[in-house]
Amino acid sequence: MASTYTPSHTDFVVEFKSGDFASSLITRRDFAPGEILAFLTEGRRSARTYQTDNIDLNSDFAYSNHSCVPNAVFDLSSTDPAKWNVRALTNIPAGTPVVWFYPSTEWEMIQPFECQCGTEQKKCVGRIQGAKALTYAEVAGRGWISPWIEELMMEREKRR
Ligand SMILES: C[S@@+](CC[C@H](N)C(=O)[O-])C[C@H]1O[C@@H](n2cnc3c(N)ncnc32)[C@H](O)[C@@H]1O
Repeated sequence: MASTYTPSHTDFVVEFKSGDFASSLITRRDFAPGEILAFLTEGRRSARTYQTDNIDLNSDFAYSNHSCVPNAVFDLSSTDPAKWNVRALTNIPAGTPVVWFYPSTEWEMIQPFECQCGTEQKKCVGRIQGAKALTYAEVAGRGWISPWIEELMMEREKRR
């Protein structure tokens, strides 16, 4: 696959690794906090349900991994899909994997996994299965929460 690979975005390259889901998306230049990495022109929200709203991507951004200490956010909050973007949350030096906190957009994930983000145990939430399995603080404390996730969390708080 890698031999015929052409990056979808000039500022990023996929680092292909053998093994299931072991690849990652790497920056080719520095990004400052708040800077737009890319607009998600190839992205769309899944038509499944509001609660299991997943992002489907048809670009190298599909290779961006989850981290419990993210350096980017996936912002699909606008009612105008043309404004959906990936933004830097922190400084992201060239040569760094783009990582974001999956539960910030995902309520209940179809394919949960054990997190290997490598951050200290207190910061890593362990099993990544969506915001439904986490507290509000565990999600909001990562620097970005999608409005529909915030709404679902508030509804859950009211029911308690
Ligand atoms: C959208 S893909 C990301 C790209 C993926 N690494 C690949 O090689 O295709 C999401 C999948 O990557 C893996 N993944 C992403 N972040 C991870 C993490 N922090 N720890 C373990 N696996 C992760 C999981 O298997 C997850 O279902």
